Amino acid sequence: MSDTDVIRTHRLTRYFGSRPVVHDLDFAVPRGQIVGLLGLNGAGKTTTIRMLLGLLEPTRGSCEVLGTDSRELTPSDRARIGHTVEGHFLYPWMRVRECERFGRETHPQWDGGFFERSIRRFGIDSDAKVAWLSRGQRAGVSLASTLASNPVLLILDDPALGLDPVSRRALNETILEFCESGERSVLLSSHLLDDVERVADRVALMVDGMMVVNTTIDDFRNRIASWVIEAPASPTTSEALSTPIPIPRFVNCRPVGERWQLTVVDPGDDTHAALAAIENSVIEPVEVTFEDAVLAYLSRSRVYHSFYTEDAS
Ligand SMILES: Nc1ncnc2c1ncn2[C@@H]1O[C@H](COP(=O)(O)OP(=O)(O)OP(=O)(O)O)[C@@H](O)[C@H]1O
Repeated sequence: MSDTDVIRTHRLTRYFGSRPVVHDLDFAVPRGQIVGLLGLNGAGKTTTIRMLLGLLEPTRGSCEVLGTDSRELTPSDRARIGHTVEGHFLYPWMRVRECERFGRETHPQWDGGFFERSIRRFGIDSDAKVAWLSRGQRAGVSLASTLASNPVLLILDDPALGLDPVSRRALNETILEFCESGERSVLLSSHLLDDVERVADRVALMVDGMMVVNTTIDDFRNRIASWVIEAPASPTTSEALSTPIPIPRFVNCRPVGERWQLTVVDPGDDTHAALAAIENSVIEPVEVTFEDAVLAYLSRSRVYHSFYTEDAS
């Protein structure tokens, strides 16, 4: 990890009762980067974000945001962090343009142009009253207000929830414009793999409270490989392929119709030797998309191989 990280966690752990919901998390968000935080429902993303924002105490370990321990963030630190965890409060009786004026009067670094452009992308009429807006439109005004206050770090927890496809595109474009200068950073928790692939530089993937992938999107895509294996159907074949098989850096093997799709990280000579040892089978490499790579990790309850880049672990 480097001095330019805007978020750093050190063995961050949180229990609820006797259950570890976030477990020994070590990860970082480098300055100027957009990091997509992925994981199934209940993986621990919101709990992690709440600890980062100082809204929840870690049971063990620690986290720093903008160089300060999250438990000690001052109001001026908080003014530099935009987040949607508790939503940007909007007065229902205000018109959208009054929200803009209110933001300008209450935030010294307010960027009115950014607010206007974001609202336009979401197709929101600035004469409309907040109370008249749909849930998705309110989310658009809330996001525009959070970003126009000019934070250096943005933490978004599932911001696309309930947005239609046009608003989702507006959200992505707004995030990308926000990061255009290369100085601002975003931690974006999401279930939308396409959107994360489109906007993020890095992917951080949580399974059962643990970080199992933490690298750049390109590195992740390039280092995962898959093969389709056609083997005679028999109880022993399915048992052999569906339980951890002795293939180095094995991630997952799942049935696809009558065949099996096997996924590994960093294939090498040892992988090919292990594949060749599967008897009576036809084995073909298949192209792996970002979505395939993520699903290979998410579709197993147990993770056999964690994936970190050296600098981020
Ligand atoms: N206050 C709490 N008390 C007890 N358990 C909790 C509490 N908050 C969260 N949990 C549990 O911790 C686990 C992780 O929850 P969390 O909200 O962090 O998951 P998530 O990855 O954000 O999920 P989602 O994608 O559904 O938003 C869940 O099993 C949840 O039920």
